[in-house]
Amino acid sequence: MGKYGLLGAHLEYSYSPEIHSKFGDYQYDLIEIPEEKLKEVVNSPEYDGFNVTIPYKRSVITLCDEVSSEALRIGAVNTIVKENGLKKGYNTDYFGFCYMLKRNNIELKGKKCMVLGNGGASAMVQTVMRDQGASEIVVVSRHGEDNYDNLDRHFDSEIIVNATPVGMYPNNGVSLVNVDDFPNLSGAVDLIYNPNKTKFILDATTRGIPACGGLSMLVAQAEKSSELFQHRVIDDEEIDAAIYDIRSELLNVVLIGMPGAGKTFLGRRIAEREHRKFIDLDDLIVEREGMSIPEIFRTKGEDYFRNVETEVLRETCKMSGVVIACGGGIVKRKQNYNLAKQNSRIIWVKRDLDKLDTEGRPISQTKSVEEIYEARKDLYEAWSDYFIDNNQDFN
Ligand SMILES: Nc1ncnc2c1ncn2[C@@H]1O[C@H](COP(=O)(O)OP(=O)(O)OP(=O)(O)O)[C@@H](O)[C@H]1O
Ligand SMILES: O=C(O)C1=C[C@@H](O)[C@@H](O)[C@H](O)C1
Ligand SMILES: [Mg+2]
Repeated sequence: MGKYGLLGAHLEYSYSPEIHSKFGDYQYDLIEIPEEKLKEVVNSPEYDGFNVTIPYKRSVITLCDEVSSEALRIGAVNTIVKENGLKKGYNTDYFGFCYMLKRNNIELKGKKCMVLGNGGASAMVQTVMRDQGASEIVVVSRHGEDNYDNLDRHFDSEIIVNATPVGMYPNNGVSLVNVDDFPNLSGAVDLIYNPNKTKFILDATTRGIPACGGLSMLVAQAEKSSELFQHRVIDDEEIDAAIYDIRSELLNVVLIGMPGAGKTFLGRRIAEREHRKFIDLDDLIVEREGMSIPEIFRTKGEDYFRNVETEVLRETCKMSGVVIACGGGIVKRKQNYNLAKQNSRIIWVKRDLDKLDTEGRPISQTKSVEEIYEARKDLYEAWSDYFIDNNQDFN
């Protein structure tokens, strides 16, 4: 069994206990401690090993009896295993990053690679870039020789890795680079896993460039640590299953579809069944504006309503693991797509047009449901990852 834990200064947002529970039946604690306590805890016989995170990855090196070659080259340890009285240090972020590249078919060999940021995560990324034979490595940082004011010197970069927190929750929706400036870009990688897709990753995806966010790296580094803890080999299928499970737990479920199709109705049921929080965008709008939806349409017009809807969507979709029922017209604004997509699986609720409830729905009062459906069906199709047939009547 064994007893393990994560050492760090602020751990309230760590997913590590949950991820490790997928790989083995051992205790995994969050050990939030100040620097002065580090040595005492690392040496305590209570624990058989650790993960280490910010800000201790560098300082624990001196507490290890042996340090692996990748951890030495990076200058950081994120895993410690106690064996025969010796503390052995490794850097499994290195393996997690390699796994993420492989899983997304992103090759660095012979490529001009750019890494954004020059902190600890950047050091790991640079080591992998060197080891995998990048032809050139450019490190961009705010105060470095290569910085955000002279990015044009490297518009020929083929791979970009974001190793900064820019774009991370709660500051979603910003990116340090404009992917359109990089005509040779063949891979975009973000170490950020919340949101699941940062603006950088969404922009690259829109351009058809292979792109991936950091969740697979987070899970794969945990898997490699778990192998070291348990002395067992975990195969790729098990890692992929864990990535899928963790992603499913973290992603929101966003319901779209025709007015009156049952988004609110089904959303509540899904949330109840999966023990998730349920949020109805229309309810939030009513609360924010202090009047009903038909009243907003009547007194302020549709444009005003759509602006409020986009703002409410922007805030709501930053959340993780919740069920969100949208209004039927959410697909009318193109910009809403990336807001919804950054952290969600989008589900189209389908119900036969003759069964749709039109009461209290301003758009359905002015146009026939057939007309509305014709105008929107391609959008519902394009936005959604899945659909649910909601033609079975529940009481
Ligand atoms: N499968 C179902 N069985 C029985 N009643 C249903 C079913 N689906 C929806 N309804 C009923 O149809 C009505 C419309 O559903 P709901 O309010 O969930 O639609 P909506 O998609 O959220 O609409 P809007 O776009 O206006 O937000 C509600 O009265 C709901 O109870
Ligand atoms: O936030 C977390 O739980 C972690 C983040 C990374 O530093 C990892 O290296 C560490 O193992 C766990
Ligand atoms: Mg609704």
